[in-house]
Amino acid sequence: MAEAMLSRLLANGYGANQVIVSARSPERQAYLHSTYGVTVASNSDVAAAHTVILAVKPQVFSEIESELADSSVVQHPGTVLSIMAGIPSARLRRLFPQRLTFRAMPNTPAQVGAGVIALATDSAATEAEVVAVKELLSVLGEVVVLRENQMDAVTALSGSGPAFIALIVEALCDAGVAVGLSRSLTQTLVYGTIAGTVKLLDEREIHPAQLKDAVTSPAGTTIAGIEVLETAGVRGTLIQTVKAAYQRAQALN
Ligand SMILES: NC(=O)C1=CN([C@@H]2O[C@H](COP(=O)(O)OP(=O)(O)OC[C@H]3O[C@@H](n4cnc5c(N)ncnc54)[C@H](O)[C@@H]3O)[C@@H](O)[C@H]2O)C=CC1
Ligand SMILES: O=C(O)[C@@H]1CCC=N1
Repeated sequence: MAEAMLSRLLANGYGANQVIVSARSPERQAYLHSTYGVTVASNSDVAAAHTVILAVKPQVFSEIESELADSSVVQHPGTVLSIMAGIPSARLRRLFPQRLTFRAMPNTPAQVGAGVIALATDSAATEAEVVAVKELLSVLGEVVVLRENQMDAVTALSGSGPAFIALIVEALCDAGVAVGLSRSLTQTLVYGTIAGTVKLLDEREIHPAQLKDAVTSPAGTTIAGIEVLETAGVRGTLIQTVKAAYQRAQALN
C-alpha cells in the first residue's frame, strides 16, 4: 500500500524531493530509491517529516513504536496519517503527542487511482488541515470521511473487499471455462458484467433487488442459478465473511 501511495503521489504532481521513505530490507530500500528517485532514510528521519505516513503491518508497529519512543523526533509538530488496520489514533497520539493524527483505510484499487479511502480526522484539526490530508489521499481515489469507531467495519468491507471480490471473479471465470468458454473470453465477459452491473446500479440509482428481478425471467436461466446461490447460503456467507474480517480488525487493536 505504501508503494501504491508513493507512485500515485509522484504521478500526481508531488516531487520525489518532497518524499522520504523507510523500509526494512536493504533490497527494498534500493528498489524504492532506484525506481522512484526518493530518499531512503531511517524510521527516525522519516518520523521527523511534516507529514508522517505509517504503513507498516500492525504487528510491526510495536517495534517501530518502541524504536521511536526514545527519539526526540516524536516531539516534532505536524501530522501523522496511519493506514494501519486496527491501530487506534489514541495510540498514535501517545507516540506523537505534538501531532494531529488521522487514520485512513485505503484499498488496493488505489494503485490505479480507483480506491475508496475512509478517513477519520482529528477533531483538533482545522478545515484547512483536513483538506490537506484529503488532497493527499485523493490521488488514491474517492475519499469518504467518517468516524474512527467505524474504521474496523470499513477495514472489513472495503479494505479487505478487493480480495473477496477477486475470489468471486476468479470463481466466475472458472465457471465460464466449465461451461466451455475460453479463459480469455470468460475474463472479458466476467469483468464487463461486474463493471457494467455496478455502473448501472450506481448511475440509475437502482436497488440491487430491482435489477435482480429485471434479469430474472419466469422459469428462465437466471432463477435456476439463483436457486443454487440461495440454497448454498451465499448471502449469509458474505455477511459472515465481513463479520469475521471485522472481528479480526478489532482483535488487532
Ligand atoms: N494490503 C492492503 O490491501 C491494505 C493494507 N492496509 C494496511 O497497510 C499496512 C501495510 O500493509 P501491506 O502494504 O499489505 O504490507 P506489506 O508487507 O506489503 O508492506 C509493509 C511495508 O512495511 C515495511 N516495513 C516492515 N518493517 C519495517 C520496519 N521495521 N521499518 C520500516 N519499514 C518496515 C516493509 O518494507 C514494507 O514495505 C498494514 O497496516 C495494513 O493493515 C490498509 C489498507 C489495505
Ligand atoms: O488483511 C489486512 O489485514 C489488510 C487490511 C485491509 C486489507 N488488508
